[in-house]
Amino acid sequence: MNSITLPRPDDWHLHLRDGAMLEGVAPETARDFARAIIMPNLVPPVVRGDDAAAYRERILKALPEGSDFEPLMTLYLTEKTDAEDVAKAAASGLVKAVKLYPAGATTNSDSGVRDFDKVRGVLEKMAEIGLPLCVHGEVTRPEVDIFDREAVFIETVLDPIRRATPGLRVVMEHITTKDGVDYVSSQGEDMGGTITTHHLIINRNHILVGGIKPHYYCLPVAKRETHRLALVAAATSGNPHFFLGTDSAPHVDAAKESGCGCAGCFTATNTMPLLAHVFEAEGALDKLEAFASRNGPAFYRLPVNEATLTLEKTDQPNNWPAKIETGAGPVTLFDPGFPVHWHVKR
Ligand SMILES: NC(=O)N[C@@H](CC(=O)O)C(=O)O
Ligand SMILES: [Zn+2]
Ligand SMILES: [Zn+2]
Repeated sequence: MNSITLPRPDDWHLHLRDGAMLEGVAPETARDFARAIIMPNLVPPVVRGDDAAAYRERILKALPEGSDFEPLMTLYLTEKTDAEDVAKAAASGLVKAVKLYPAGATTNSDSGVRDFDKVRGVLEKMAEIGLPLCVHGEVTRPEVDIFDREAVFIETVLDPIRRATPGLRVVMEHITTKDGVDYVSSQGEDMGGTITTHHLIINRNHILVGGIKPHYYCLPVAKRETHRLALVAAATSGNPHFFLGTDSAPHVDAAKESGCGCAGCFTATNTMPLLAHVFEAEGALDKLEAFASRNGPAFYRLPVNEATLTLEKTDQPNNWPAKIETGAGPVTLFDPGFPVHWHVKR
């Protein structure tokens, strides 16, 4: 098969940032995707409904003329989040999920949750109204090895939260382990899992062997190959629990290529051809539609996009730019390390 047409895909986990970076990266996502769940980890974070409404306006302004890209807004859960404010923002249609960051887990997560008892009221309200909770699934206790943080989170935080809050709809985001795949797929339809583009392609050797590669460093950090294979199997299975969340997370090169480099891979520009490559290699091109276009809307109870996107395979590989230039500075594009012959038809 040299061509495949899908309902226009959505990205269920995306960082667009703000200001000059937002202006630089928003068009990269809007080119291929119809909608995206927009992460709220700005500085300061998007906490209240009013913050989300203002951020949404800034995103719309950053889009190319005529774009119909739709940002789906989220709120950053803090220990002070007001359940009524969340309910109001959800009822108006503005907010589609609330995001839980364990304090200190990742980029700009200092306002995240330390004491889960303090957010119980908000979680109960969310269960009542059916508003999904998106979780960055890593514990942050210093004694837990960074490669074990996801598995420990499932056992000590995620599963207890779900048991304590029946009916809460949860997305475990950017899963990176077989433990994550097994947990999500063993649960009912109130549990979803997003998988990124880069975790389908790299394992931890790519980050560390032959010299440290800052542009492959993200959180949760890529794990060993057995885990990557479990993610590929889950993504290409068609299983409705799993859908695309690129976690495209731009940082300027100066912030990544540093003595203390930021976490995040930038994949907004080349995700769809990369996915076509990965799915074709598994003999599962026919499952790309479920992963990128259908399972996410089904979980979020939104319609599948009516517009379509066509991918074509040609002899000529892509020659993506190494970097995109933004007003904030250059941002290096994720490099899969192999030629990719799939292209989005324009
Ligand atoms: N994924 C990352 O490595 N980084 C994200 C934060 C996140 O999603 O955890 C970012 O905001 O830079
Ligand atoms: Zn995260
Ligand atoms: Zn993220």
